[in-house]
Amino acid sequence: MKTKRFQGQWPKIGIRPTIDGRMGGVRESLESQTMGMAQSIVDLLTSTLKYPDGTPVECVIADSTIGRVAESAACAEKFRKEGVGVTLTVTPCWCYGSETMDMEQHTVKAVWGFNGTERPGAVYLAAVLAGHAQKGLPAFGIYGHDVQDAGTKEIPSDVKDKLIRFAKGGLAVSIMKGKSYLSIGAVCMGIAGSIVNTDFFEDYLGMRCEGVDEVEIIRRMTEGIYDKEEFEKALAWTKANCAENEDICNREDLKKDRAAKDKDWEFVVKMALIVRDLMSGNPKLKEMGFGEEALGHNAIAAGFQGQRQWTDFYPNGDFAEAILNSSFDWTGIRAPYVLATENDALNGTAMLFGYLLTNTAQIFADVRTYWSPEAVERVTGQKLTGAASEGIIHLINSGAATLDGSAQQQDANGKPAMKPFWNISEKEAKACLDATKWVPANREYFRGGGFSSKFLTKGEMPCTMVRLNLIKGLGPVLQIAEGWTVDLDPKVHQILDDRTDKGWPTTWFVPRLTEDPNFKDVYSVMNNWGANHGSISYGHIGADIITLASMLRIPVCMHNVCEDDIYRPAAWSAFGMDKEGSDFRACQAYGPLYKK
Ligand SMILES: C[C@H](O)[C@@H](O)[C@@H](O)C(=O)CO
Ligand SMILES: [Mn+2]
Repeated sequence: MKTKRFQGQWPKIGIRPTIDGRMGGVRESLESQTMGMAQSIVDLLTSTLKYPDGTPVECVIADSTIGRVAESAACAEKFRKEGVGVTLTVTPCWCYGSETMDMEQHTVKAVWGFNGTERPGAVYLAAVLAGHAQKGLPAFGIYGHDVQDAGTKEIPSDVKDKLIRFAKGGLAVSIMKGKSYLSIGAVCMGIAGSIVNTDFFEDYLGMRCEGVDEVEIIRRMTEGIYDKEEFEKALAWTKANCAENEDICNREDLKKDRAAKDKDWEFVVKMALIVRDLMSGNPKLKEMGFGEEALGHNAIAAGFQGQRQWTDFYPNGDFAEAILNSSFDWTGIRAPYVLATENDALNGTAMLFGYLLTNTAQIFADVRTYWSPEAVERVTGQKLTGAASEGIIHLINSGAATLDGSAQQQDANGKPAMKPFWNISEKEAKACLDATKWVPANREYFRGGGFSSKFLTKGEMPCTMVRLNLIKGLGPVLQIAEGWTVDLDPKVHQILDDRTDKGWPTTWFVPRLTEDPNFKDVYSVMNNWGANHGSISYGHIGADIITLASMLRIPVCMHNVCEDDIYRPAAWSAFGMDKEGSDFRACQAYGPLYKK
């Protein structure tokens, strides 16, 4: 089903070419260089960045250069009409700070002051950033390292990096704004992350929280409120592509027979359709006479409670969660959905951040076990080697993780990867499905049955584990651990995997260690993780997450990103000399982006 998932258009990036307002020589001499810089930014961003549906990002340039306040106002008007969420002010010269700056409260802002010496673009940059700081409208500064010649069209690589990092974060902020987090069910087994905090979503993310009782799924099944033709297609596809594993978890008396398992398959496939329709709506339902259900909840992320009431009685949500979180299903290769297990909305938020920054599927996992080298040797008789030699973290949850997490896709060098859907080949999607087996659920946990996905993530895949926590008296904080998946000796893997929930997908993770006490060893990362879950994104995206967090005024309490890559609004440096302390102080001073 290739239907539009959200209301409205994608937010655009607005380019504001500012200029020295003195007509009669100065302004005229700068017009074409200034507009040229604006155009070069458009060329860079539209050729580099894509929206979640794979279309190139759209930029709009102000109708004229902006020299005086009337032109600022005209630009603001145009941007409002065009749906601009992110603004980039650009200039090679001196301009009048408070007259030309972007004064909209909720746009995400940056200023690139050209590093040339013929005209003082950098002086304007400093002046206008001072204005932004003084007025409480934080802006990112971009000042290239090396002096360029006036008239050059080229954007130096350090400036490119900042433009792209800024634009990615700004687009993520703008895309989530106005969308919903949908809870299907409520609090799961007392997990704090599933006590959904509407103030957080509204004030920090500009999102709204929707909730439906899980019984809505049963109503839609019972009353036939799903696309029957699609269901038949989905079931046939599932039978052909999702191989069932023998029942390895259940005692004899709990094993379901063939007929019961077949019924479970029908049930879980139907669930997947209905959960998706709840999130995004489905025009087919309108044709069937179900106008209300056809609308969906405009949900850019959702969570399914599952345990316990649902799973004690019905087949579990693992299939629906795993398949929706993946980049492919019976409709073909398509954008993944963001669906948190156990309705852990805070992990769902971390998934949403990772997804919007990368357009790739996110692994949802319990941060389950730290295995020290000593403990591994004790239970397996073997030493951990290579990248795993200093210990490993076992990431595993009931089989709800994206199947992309099997790491069967490849980057340009043939290394394991998870990619945006438009770069995934049929062969790669099939390889992910083939690497996954569906194990009849452990009925001591899931009395109602169902199927859990089981795969082993390939090693040597760079990834970033992220978690959002809410701290009373402080607010939201983020944790970020960049690292890699690792391969273990198959015998060692088998012994460790068999000791735990062997019917679930396993990712062996090793963080990059640093001087920081949180990252001095693998144990410390596990020991300092703030909750039971983490969201794992492909690639080393910690710096992008840090930039996004600063835009949302969410401080980062733990990360292993190199200091040179940290990019936050210019005013952050006014809050002290240590980057992490000043992040807390700045976020505190500005408060949430959408505070009421
Ligand atoms: C089946 C169990 O209840 C698991 O789902 C549980 O350990 C968790 O995943 C907790 O986050
Ligand atoms: Mn869990």
